[in-house]
Amino acid sequence: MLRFTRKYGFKAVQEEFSLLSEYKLKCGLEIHTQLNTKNKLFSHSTNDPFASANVPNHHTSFFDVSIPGTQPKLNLEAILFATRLAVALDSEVNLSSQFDRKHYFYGDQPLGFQITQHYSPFAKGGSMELTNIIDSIDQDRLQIDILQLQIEQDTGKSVYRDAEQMSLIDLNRSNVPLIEMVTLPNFYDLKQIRSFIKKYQNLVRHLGISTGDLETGAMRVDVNMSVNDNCRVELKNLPNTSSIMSAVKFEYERQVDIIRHGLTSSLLAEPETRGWNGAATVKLRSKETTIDYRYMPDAELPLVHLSKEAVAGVRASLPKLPDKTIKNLMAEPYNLPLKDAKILTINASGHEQQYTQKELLDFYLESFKLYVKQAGQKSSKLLTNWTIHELLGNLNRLNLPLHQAIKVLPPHKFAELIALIQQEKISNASGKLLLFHILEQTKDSQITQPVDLEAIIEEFGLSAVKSVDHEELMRMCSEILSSVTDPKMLSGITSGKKKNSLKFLVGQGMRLSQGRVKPKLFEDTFKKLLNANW
Ligand SMILES: Nc1ncnc2c1ncn2[C@@H]1O[C@H](COP(=O)(O)OP(=O)(O)OP(=O)(O)O)[C@@H](O)[C@H]1O
Ligand SMILES: [Mg+2]
Ligand SMILES: [Mg+2]
Repeated sequence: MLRFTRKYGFKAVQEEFSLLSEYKLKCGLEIHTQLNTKNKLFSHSTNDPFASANVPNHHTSFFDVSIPGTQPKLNLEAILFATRLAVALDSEVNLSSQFDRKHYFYGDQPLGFQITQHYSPFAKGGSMELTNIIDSIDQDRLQIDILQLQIEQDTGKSVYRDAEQMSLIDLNRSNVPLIEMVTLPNFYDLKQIRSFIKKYQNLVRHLGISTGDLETGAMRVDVNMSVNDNCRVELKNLPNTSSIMSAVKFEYERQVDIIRHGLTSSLLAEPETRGWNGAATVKLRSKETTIDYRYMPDAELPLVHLSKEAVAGVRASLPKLPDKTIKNLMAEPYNLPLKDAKILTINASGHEQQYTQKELLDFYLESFKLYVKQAGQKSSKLLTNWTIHELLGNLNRLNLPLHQAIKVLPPHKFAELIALIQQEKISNASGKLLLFHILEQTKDSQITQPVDLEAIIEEFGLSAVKSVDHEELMRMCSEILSSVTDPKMLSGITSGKKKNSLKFLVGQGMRLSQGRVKPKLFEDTFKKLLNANW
């Protein structure tokens, strides 16, 4: 076995990987997602496995630590969250699902079994579609079918202290609700896997049922893979997207090598589970042969009965799904490019401090509506650019939450600000100053009233010099020209040999006018004054 692992070091896998047409890859995913319900799945403990990571066994009740005689009590919020996910994936919710015990012995599972759904899972079927346009897969579209969704409890965590030959157990995670989503083996290249994970992650965030983070373990992806329909190997313990991708590449090359050497009957004879050590996949155990889980219905939990009406109610309350929103934003009246539509729709993590995706999208849609009323639809690109670049840029720079900014700059004020820029009542540069000023003030004070834009524009003298206000413009230009000490520069501009020097003069003008005048106006005036006819 070492032969294979030695041969494919981490680097080689990263740099030289390609799928070979005569060795067909087939993959299916099992994704475990922790639900962010208030309480745990079968107890009233707070469901907060991350916040108190430094205080082991804090979020536990007698049931979570498996004191004999304690009994599970189902948390209905977990059922609601699971229903949201099932409906969003077009899965068929099982109107009477059942909990079963999966037996195995491990320190972080003191009950001796995990409560899961084996015989009659929560939902079956459903699908998620990947497309070239939205998800950047190589194919036009690919449907990933879903086998089932099951609800189960998470286990505790073992912490190994090798030096002291000790393993510690933290049961904060014990009994946190999980949904295991199992796909059919529909994937046949790496981009499809990566895109699916991203999309699924975005979906659970969008539905508000999980943080979806791989880094914290809130989402855990197991990859099942086979080559040319040989035995499947399951890859587990893959902490982030890059390990998932590296592990799949490594494992593909390992399996191809086994097939090439004619060793399938000894090395790919039975399903096995492998882990990832950062450089190679390593065998954890062979499947099925060693573990008999002795599944049996949990006698302490009744069947979960749901009415059709309850499921229909959840369906009706579902927010519009991200793909649909992206499509809407790319069509009339918004006409956004894909990149912008994604920024307003996709929950990439990292901006939780500033806004939720819904807050941002709602803000944009409302501002759009009000802006179009004032400035017309033709120039709506300006509003989009200001939302995505200026507004988000400032929120990020100031570490200011959108909901706080909205108090001072609600959609109608933001729309008004952008309309003022569009109508050239203030210059672009003044608009930037103004926006930054408003947001900065918001951060440091208790102001909760919408801003009075006209008053600030007046106070700071930001009104744009109008094109007709010739006199002031001429005065500024003459002042700048008279301060130029190099006459060659001016003659160079006149003759067109030193066109770039004109930019220098315009820059001086922008400084003198504190950005209130559009550069183009300066450009035209200087050219006129210098008799430059190019
Ligand atoms: N030939 C195959 N090649 C690759 N993947 C496969 C193949 N056959 C099945 N799979 C995938 O293997 C996974 C099986 O997951 P499932 O949860 O049903 O069973 P399991 O892995 O045996 O159970 P456990 O939940 O204990 O890991 C699915 O994602 C499925 O798509
Ligand atoms: Mg499974
Ligand atoms: Mg599995």
